[in-house]
Formats: sequence, structure tokens, C-alpha cells
Amino acid sequence: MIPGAAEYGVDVTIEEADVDRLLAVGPEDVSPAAELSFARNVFVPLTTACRYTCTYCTYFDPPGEASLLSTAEVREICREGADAGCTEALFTFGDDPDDRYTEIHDQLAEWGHDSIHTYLREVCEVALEEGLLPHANPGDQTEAQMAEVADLNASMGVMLETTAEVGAHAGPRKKEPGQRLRTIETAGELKVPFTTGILVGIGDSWEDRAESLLAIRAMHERYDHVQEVIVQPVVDNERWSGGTPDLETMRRVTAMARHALPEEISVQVPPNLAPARDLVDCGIDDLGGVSPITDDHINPDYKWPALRELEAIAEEAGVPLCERLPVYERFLPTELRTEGFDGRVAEGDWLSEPIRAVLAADDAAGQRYRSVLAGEGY
Ligand SMILES: O=c1nc2n(C[C@H](O)[C@H](O)[C@H](O)CO)c3cc(O)ccc3cc-2c(=O)[nH]1
Ligand SMILES: C[C@H]1O[C@@H](n2cnc3c(N)ncnc32)[C@H](O)[C@@H]1O
Ligand code: MET
Ligand code: SF4
Repeated sequence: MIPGAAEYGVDVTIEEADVDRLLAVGPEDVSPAAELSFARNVFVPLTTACRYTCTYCTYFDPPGEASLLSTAEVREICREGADAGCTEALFTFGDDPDDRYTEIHDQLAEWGHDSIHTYLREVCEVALEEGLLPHANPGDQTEAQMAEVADLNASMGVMLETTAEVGAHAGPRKKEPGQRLRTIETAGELKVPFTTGILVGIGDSWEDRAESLLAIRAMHERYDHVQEVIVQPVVDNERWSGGTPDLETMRRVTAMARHALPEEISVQVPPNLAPARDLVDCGIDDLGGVSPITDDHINPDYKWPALRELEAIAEEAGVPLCERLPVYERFLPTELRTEGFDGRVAEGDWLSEPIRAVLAADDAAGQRYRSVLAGEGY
């Protein structure tokens, strides 16, 4: 039983036999992808306040020291990003700051907000005005919180991390697998194209990795909403000295992800944290969001590779490198999908009116989105 699943009303049972089968999978059991994709983004660290204290994370600041970006600051980051050809505003920030963060709540109140989610809605509007498609990862969300912002996001995400209870998530307020899975399920119910993933090396066993991937697959089978799964190695920083998974571990777990997940889900590794060039033959087909402008604020010591390094990885693998949008093509309405698209289309309406409108608009941003879709991205 996955910890917290019953408490959060998540009904997933992972069969031991499925776990055992997946444990037998290695790089020799998967085929390399036919192309490698990436998105151009700016990273917008809306607040460094966080209700949790994951022991591997240097991102959060303690109460009394946390910061909150103003709409003017968000606009500036987005404008620079749009000027540099980005298509995505990645809003990734501390998980729903609790009441200990009086400085954050006071500032939000002054700006007319009683939660980070209503404020997120306002800054998503700013991003759209500046010509970027929002992809928000605010951590765990209730249905009401996600519904507050869903129609202004092209896609959203949260890392499952792992289905196991691990020491790295200890403490009085902690990430719980059941609540993460509940968030992933809520995205399915609300028809939000979704990114999730596993964090490897935080005390997770091989069985836990297999179970985590199978739990993501189970959610996707129910809602068809998962667009990509990130296989992310934990990396050392000022708060975490537990080490990073070795190459053999990354190769095996990446192959397990590729094998466990249906073809329409991309398998992504972040090229600043993982040895991407040695994982192409294990089935990765995406290099995630990379930024020509901003740091990876979660792991600021790990610099984004330049575009030419991504090109070198693709060239070495003998596959084309393609720019993509933060929402994958199978979720787009027919009129926006490219003629040659041969993947499995996700049935139903996945994009709100505001997002469809910016994708179809005749302004510079709309033209840029459509040129990325047409494969003329770069
Ligand atoms: O720059 C980063 N981007 C992260 N991304 C963004 C990702 O690279 C792109 O935004 C997506 O591929 C959408 O285009 C995440 C997105 C999620 O929804 C969930 C988790 C992550 C994790 C990271 C991350 O640690 N660093
Ligand atoms: C946005 C995502 O960043 C990841 N994250 C947080 N800290 C680290 C670290 N030290 N190494 C790698 N990934 C990390 C978590 O998986 C979170 O969900
Ligand atoms: N705090 C959120 C989470 O861990 C967002 C990513 S970490 C900054 O899910
Ligand atoms: S990983 Fe996210 S939830 Fe965990 S402490 Fe960092 S900001 Fe908070």
C-alpha cells in the first residue's frame, strides 16, 4: 500500500508481479528514440517560502527570510524570455507556504491576495501578456487550488518523487506519496496536460522506483493526461551530501521508465543534472526545458547546457533535435496540430479558450508558437 494513498482517497494497487517484471528490465530491452526534443523557457521562482523541508533541497528559505516576486519582476523575466525566443514561463516555487510565513502572507494581502494560488493566476496572466505559455509546478495542490489556475496554463506538473516513505521527506510537514498521487489524479480529472517524474537517489530502492513508475502509468491509464515523465537524479548541494546516482543506476532506471510507460509519454532527463548523452540509448526522447536566460533556481550550481551542447548530444545519437512547446502536440485541438502528426491524439478538450486563443493569435507570440509546432523552431 502506498503511504497516504487511502488518506487522500487514491485507489492504486501495484501488483508485485508487475514490479518484479519491471525490475528485470535494462537498457538492452528498450529502443532509442527517433528524435530528441526540448523547450525554451524562463524559470520564474515566484516564492522561496515552502511548507515542506525536503532535506535535498536548497531552494526554500526559512520563515522570516523568504521572498516573493512582484508582478513587475515577473513581467521583466518574461519579457526578456520572450525576446530571447522562449515559449514557456516555468513557475516552480515553494509548496503552498504555510502560516509561519507571515512576511509572504502580509505581502500577498497587500497585493489583494489571500493565497499563493490566486496570485499565481495573476502572474500567469502577465506571462501570457508577454507572449509566454505558463507551465506551473506549485507542488501539491487541492482540486480547488488547481482549478484556480488551470485555464491559464498550457500544462502543469508535479514530481511524484517516489511512492516510498523516505527519510528525505521527514519532519512535521512532509511530502507524502498519497498527496502527490492525489495531485496527479486531480490534474487528470481537470483535464490538464501533466508533467511528473521520479527523483532518484533519495533513499528509494529499486522496488520503489518500479512501483513509482507503475503508479504514474496507472494514473495515466485512467486519464490519458501524462505528457512526460522526468527521471531526475538527486544532486549534491549545500543541504544534500548524499551523493548522486551513478551512471549504471541512471541507465537502468531510465530504461525501466521507457519500458513501463506507453509510447505517447515522453521520458525526459534534465541535461544539466543527468548524463544525457549516455542515456539516449536507454530511451529518453526529451531534454526538458532549458533556459537561455535564467538559472535552474532549484539547482543553481548546475548550469544549463548551451543549445549547441544539446545539438551535440543529438548529433552523437544520430537523431534530430526538435524544439517543442510546453504542451505536447497530442493535446492540441485538430486545427493547431501539424498535418504530419502521427502520434496518438488525446481525446477531448485539453486546452482552455485563453490558451487556444494565444496559440492561434496573429501576433508575434502566436506566430512563434506555430513556427515551433511546424518544426521551424530553431
Ligand atoms: O528547470 C527545471 N525544470 C523543471 N521542470 C520543467 C520542465 O523542464 C519543463 O517545464 C517541462 O518539460 C514543460 O515544458 C519541471 C516541470 C514539472 O512540471 C515538474 C518538475 C520539473 C522539474 C524541473 C526542474 O527541476 N528544473
Ligand atoms: C522541481 C523538482 O526539483 C527536484 N529537486 C529538488 N532538490 C533537488 C536536488 N538536490 N537534486 C535534484 N532535484 C532536486 C524535486 O524533484 C522537485 O520536485
Ligand atoms: N515545491 C514544489 C515541489 O517540490 C515545486 C518544486 S521544488 C521548488 O513539488
Ligand atoms: S523540493 Fe519543493 S517542496 Fe521540497 S523543500 Fe524544496 S521547494 Fe519545498
